[in-house]
Amino acid sequence: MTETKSPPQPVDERLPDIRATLERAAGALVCLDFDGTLAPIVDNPDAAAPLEPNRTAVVSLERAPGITTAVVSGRALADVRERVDGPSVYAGNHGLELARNGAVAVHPVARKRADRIQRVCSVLETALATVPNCRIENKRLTGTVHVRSVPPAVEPVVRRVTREVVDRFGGDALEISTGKRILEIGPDVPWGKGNAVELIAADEPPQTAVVYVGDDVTDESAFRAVEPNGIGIRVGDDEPSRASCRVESPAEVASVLSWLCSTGADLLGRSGPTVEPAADPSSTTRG
Ligand SMILES: O=P(O)(O)OC[C@H]1O[C@H](O[C@H]2O[C@H](CO)[C@@H](O)[C@H](O)[C@H]2O)[C@H](O)[C@@H](O)[C@@H]1O
Repeated sequence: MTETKSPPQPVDERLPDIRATLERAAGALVCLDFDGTLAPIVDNPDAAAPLEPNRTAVVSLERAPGITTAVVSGRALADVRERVDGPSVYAGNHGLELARNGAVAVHPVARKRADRIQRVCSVLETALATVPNCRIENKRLTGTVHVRSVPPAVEPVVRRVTREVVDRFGGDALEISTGKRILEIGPDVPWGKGNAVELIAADEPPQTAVVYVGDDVTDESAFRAVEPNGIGIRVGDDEPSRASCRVESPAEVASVLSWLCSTGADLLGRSGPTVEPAADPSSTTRG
């Protein structure tokens, strides 16, 4: 299927549409990616932390009447839960694990293939041990090879070795995808952040406006899930995206969250529920 993407517009230019969407909505679900969205990108993934204004905005948003918040991350669920407080819903491992309503659901195929991920991560840790600054992040259901700080001359070797190890121990069961200066190793299943966002949204009342904010390739499936009825906001430049809006940086994400918390919350439901006009049985259309 051909992907229809176009350059997202600065969020300020889309404010009239965003206001109209919220006015028509009974409530809002605000889904947030973590790295590159709430937290700036840093060399060491262990050191990533949300900007303070984002940290406080997430807590305030969850408390705002009519608004539910969710964090939808490529990190392991337990990891991202420790890094950001407040939301009532968390998705980890790009949606393969989902914590909501007091329970954690894990994609059944991902659960079955977790042993292979352990094996691949452990073999890669040994095979790439001598590569400076090459980190292997074992996230149980997926694994990440970080090349951000690897010397450029060695990076092709890291990519080749990763491919060979995944082919050998993963076969057709695992696949490699990309992200920001990472190789993501996961189960070869048609499941992503967009599927998780659809599940989370299904728990919300009808006519809830869904907002998704993210910065990376795996966020595109979530933008596709929310647009055009909801609001997709890409963090970064104006590279073509499924999101219709964009902000430049995690610092600008804080402004959007704070606007949603105040003005956005006030706008919810202003124009009342949308009712489809009943069909007029006396009218006929001739083609
Ligand atoms: O979906 P996300 O929450 O954005 O997670 C995507 C990946 O984010 C992390 O890696 C990225 O951020 C690191 C820290 O800033 C950076 O060093 C790395 O280059 C980025 O790709 C995380 O470590 C991965 O597990 C996530 O899959």
